[in-house]
Amino acid sequence: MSGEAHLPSIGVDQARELFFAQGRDPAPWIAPHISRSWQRSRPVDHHVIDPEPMALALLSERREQAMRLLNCAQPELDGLAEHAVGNGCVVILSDASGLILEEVGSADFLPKAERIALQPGVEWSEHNRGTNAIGTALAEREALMVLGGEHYLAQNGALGCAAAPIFTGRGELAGALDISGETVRVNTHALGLVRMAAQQVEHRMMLAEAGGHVLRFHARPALIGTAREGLMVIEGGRIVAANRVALELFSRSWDGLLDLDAEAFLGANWPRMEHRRNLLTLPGGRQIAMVMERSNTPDTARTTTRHATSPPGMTTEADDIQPLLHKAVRVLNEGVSVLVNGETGSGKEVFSRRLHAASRRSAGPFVAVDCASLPETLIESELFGYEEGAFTGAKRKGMAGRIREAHGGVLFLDEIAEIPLPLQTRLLRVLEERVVTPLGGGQGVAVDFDLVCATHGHLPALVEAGRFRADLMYRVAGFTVALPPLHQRGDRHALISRLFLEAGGAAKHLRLESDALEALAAYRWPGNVRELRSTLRAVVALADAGDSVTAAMLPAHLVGAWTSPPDDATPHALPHTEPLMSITRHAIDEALKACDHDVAKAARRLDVHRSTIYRHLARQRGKPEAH
Ligand SMILES: Nc1ncnc2c1ncn2[C@@H]1O[C@H](COP(=O)(O)OP(=O)(O)OP(=O)(O)O)[C@@H](O)[C@H]1O
Repeated sequence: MSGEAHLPSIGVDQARELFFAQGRDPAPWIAPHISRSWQRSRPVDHHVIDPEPMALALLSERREQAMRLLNCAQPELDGLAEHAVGNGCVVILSDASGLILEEVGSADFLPKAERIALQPGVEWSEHNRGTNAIGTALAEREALMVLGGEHYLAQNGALGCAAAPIFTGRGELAGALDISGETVRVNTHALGLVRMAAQQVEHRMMLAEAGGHVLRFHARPALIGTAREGLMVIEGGRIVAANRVALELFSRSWDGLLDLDAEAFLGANWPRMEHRRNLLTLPGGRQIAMVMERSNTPDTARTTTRHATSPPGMTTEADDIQPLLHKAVRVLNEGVSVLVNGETGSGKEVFSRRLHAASRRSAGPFVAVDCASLPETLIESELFGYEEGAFTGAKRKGMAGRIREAHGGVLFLDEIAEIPLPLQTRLLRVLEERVVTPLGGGQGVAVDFDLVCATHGHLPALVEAGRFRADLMYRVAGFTVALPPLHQRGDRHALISRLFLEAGGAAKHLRLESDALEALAAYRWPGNVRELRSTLRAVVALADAGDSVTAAMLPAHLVGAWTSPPDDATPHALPHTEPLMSITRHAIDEALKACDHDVAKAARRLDVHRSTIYRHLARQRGKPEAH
């Protein structure tokens, strides 16, 4: 009966006595999953004292490794925190080894030693602590409760815990979510909550990692796009991931489904199912609704961007950005459009992705359109789609358009100021009426999405200059988030330290010395986080494994900034700005030449956003730049 409530009774005390004192098999008296776990826990010394959390540096490394899980679980941790606080419980996220990565709520109900044992940095595997909800849920691969005396260690006898394992789309354990409190406070309701939350996290992780095609299906079409839908990912013609709902519907295990040929499984027509509702035939002949989409998660987003969360006492970027994110989620969830404003490279897209992940639309798609990188002539068809044969060069079948792809999710319009005026009128109409009519006529299609836009410019100034419609500005800027430039962020020391580890510092066992950290924190960073990341990558590449990175190992211009008098930011930035501008222009021209004027290639070569190159070209053509 793993996964079921087992009410503690005097039977548990008797079972403990028989098991520990007489070495008897406890199976007749306690739930099967507890009995199995006690047997597995025999090697654990049951007089073990409570452990201290591991060192923060080590914990940070383990959290880096579990970045995707932390990122995808954050909305659930936030949601469950309310339950935890109201019920005197804590909510815990562990990695696949049972190591606590995050704890929210208060463990005041416990004596000090156990309070410490429930903190991030302590491993609750069965191997370490015997039977406990986190370790046992991971070992049994099932959601379950462990109450009071069912815990292997006597000192955990006051605890009630409910935990659910979190799986990747390939059936590997990613971690566990747990609610712990006094035994009387943890019941089947808590078990239901962690089970549902784990399903949400799995769903988000699968979508975040998916490349190729994503198949979404459910017997009730209304549930497609929610965390209860079945998901399958197809890459290179093979099924590479599936969630547990999919396994149940197809009555298959991961082993029986993964790496199967998609054509053999779905029929030869599967590539043509894209963006249409189809019927999927289950084993046994039942047909259910299905939608197939091309994954819109770019490779970079699949490998980077962590939602910052901090071990107790450690400052991270969450301190500066988190409050902005909280506010933005609240307004977006009310259907108000959010405009993210900030200097180039300050993290507007990263912020918008986090906003989507934390919003009511998290189970739906995040569709990003970079208005600066599309030639003007293509923006219209890209956004609104077109009918079959709408114009010369159009794909024969027509295209739904990015706005329709965002149905049920978030549409992210990056560099919104770059949308040409005539299209601004059309976009405004779609935002007002929530109906898209494709180019070339045809039926209007109703769409439902939340809107997030970004710009590095100042929209009111553009409105005044007649380059942006005032009514569209009011529509897209229902709520404006101003992201601070990197040099003004109060949490930049923690951010730099984290990005240093992510840039390969952790893998090469490098240490960032405090003079280097101070120099990096003092620099003006005109290219913000993007520039910081590429600088750190270069610094890490030049260091030997195990090195201590000092200020002397940083590029000279950074150290110059630090040793100059620590005046106000703007004045000391000025000497760098002018020469840097001409160096930048020259570098872009050279990169374009070397890449045969392929903008995407040149952007990759310079590690800048394509919009930087388009802006540079616009400047060369004499087109005024947005400010
Ligand atoms: N919080 C963060 N953690 C890690 N990397 C980040 C963070 N914020 C930004 N970055 C990185 O910095 C770069 C720029 O981020 P992003 O594209 O979100 O900035 P932007 O403001 O949208 O830039 P642009 O104005 O050029 O469109 C990316 O490589 C991104 O991964």
